[in-house]
Amino acid sequence: MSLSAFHRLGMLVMLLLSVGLLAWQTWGMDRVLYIDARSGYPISVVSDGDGQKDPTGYSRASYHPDGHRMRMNCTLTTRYDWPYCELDVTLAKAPDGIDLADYDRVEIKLDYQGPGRRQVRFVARNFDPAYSKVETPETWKNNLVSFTPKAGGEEVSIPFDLFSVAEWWLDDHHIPLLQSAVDLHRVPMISLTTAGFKEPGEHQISIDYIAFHGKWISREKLATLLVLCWILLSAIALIQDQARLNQSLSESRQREHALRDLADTLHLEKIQISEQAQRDPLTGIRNRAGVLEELLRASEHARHSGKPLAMVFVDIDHFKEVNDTHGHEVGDMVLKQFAQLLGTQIRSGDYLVRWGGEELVLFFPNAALDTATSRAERMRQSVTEVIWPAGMRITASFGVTVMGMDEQISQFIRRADDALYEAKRTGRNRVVSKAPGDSMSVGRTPKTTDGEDQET
Ligand SMILES: Nc1nc2c(ncn2[C@@H]2O[C@H](COP(=O)(O)OP(=O)(O)OP(=O)(O)O)[C@@H](O)[C@H]2O)c(=O)[nH]1
Repeated sequence: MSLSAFHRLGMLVMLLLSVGLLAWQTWGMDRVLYIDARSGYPISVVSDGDGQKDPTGYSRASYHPDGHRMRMNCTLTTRYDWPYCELDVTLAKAPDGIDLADYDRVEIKLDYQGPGRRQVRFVARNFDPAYSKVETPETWKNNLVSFTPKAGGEEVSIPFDLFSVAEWWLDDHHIPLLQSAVDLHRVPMISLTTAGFKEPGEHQISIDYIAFHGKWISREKLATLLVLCWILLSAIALIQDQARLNQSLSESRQREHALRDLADTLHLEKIQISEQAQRDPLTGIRNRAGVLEELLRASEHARHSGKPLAMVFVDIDHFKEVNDTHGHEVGDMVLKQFAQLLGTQIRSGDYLVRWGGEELVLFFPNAALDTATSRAERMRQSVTEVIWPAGMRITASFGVTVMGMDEQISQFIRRADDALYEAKRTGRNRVVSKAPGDSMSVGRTPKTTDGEDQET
């Protein structure tokens, strides 16, 4: 399953879960704490006469369970300033109590028989270690609500919002303002009391049940939980998206690297191929194609600057004999060594080119005819001084010229070639130079088959 499909499924599940939980919270999820005489909670009664040294004349309360009913009989007198009878239900031992804050209302079904207004007060006593003592229930906060039960014992539903804390209790116990709010988190005991009016006589309160109603999860908690889940889901989706983005970024970077590498390699190969195309594989010096552009540039420069450009045609004498006598391989070695020898004698800016066969050409930019001639002469001399492969002695002929003003490059080349031809014709192993305007030879004289020179 792809990641985005996984996200979509997660979102869908979360959406259904959110709607379902909200609907369930609204119409269900009910939680009830039901209390009656059979619930097993300890029940007791107390009145203003309890604790008096002589209870004569004070109010008296007695408890009479009747099936599931909790019945309190109360003889109320006016001896005590605030006469009361009270029925207490112990929910849990202090200091723990039970948490009623998760409920939102209390439902009480009771029947009140007696004189006067028959008002009752429901009290939820909350333990707070800040000001409560375990053994003194009076120090437990009096969260209370007073109401007049409906005639005929109908149930009364009281939202917790209507609860308040008795002013007299806050005063008596010096509770600071910040701790004075209703608090139902730890309730060890709830009470129903006749307090609040002073109608003497026989009173009877029969309680069918006291039921706390709430939701297993409050709307606020559920909303917070759902928001957190959505945040978590979104964060996971974002993180996974980012990871996927990073991965595709690094993949495209790798691809880009690979392509760049390939492009570099191809570029290198292109350079090598074009280099190879411009170089003579045997001697390693440039071939005609490799020097053409530079030669055109050099001739243009010479034409515009008026500086000389010299050319020297060089040809090994009787090279055919070398091949014939010592073999083609030795001939190759001689050619190679010959190119190296001339190469050591050129300067930067000069060109040495294998023009074809055993014929080499030199270009000397900025060299006048006499300079080029004397350099050619030194080269010719050096050829004769070297011991060549197989202990041979060889010579070479040189034809030198310079480019004339407004001269075609082809004329220039032809004159150098002509000078070489003349060097061959006039005995070989020599340098012949021709200035622009010198007469040209009629043509190359064919060699004799035995390689003898022919003078014309
Ligand atoms: N070994 C070898 N021989 C080559 C190469 N290129 C040309 N040659 C040989 O060079 C020889 C040139 O001979 P020719 O043009 O008759 O001239 P030559 O024998 O040098 O005599 P001259 O130039 O008249 O002094 C031929 O035998 C070609 O085969 C090469 O790359 N290697």
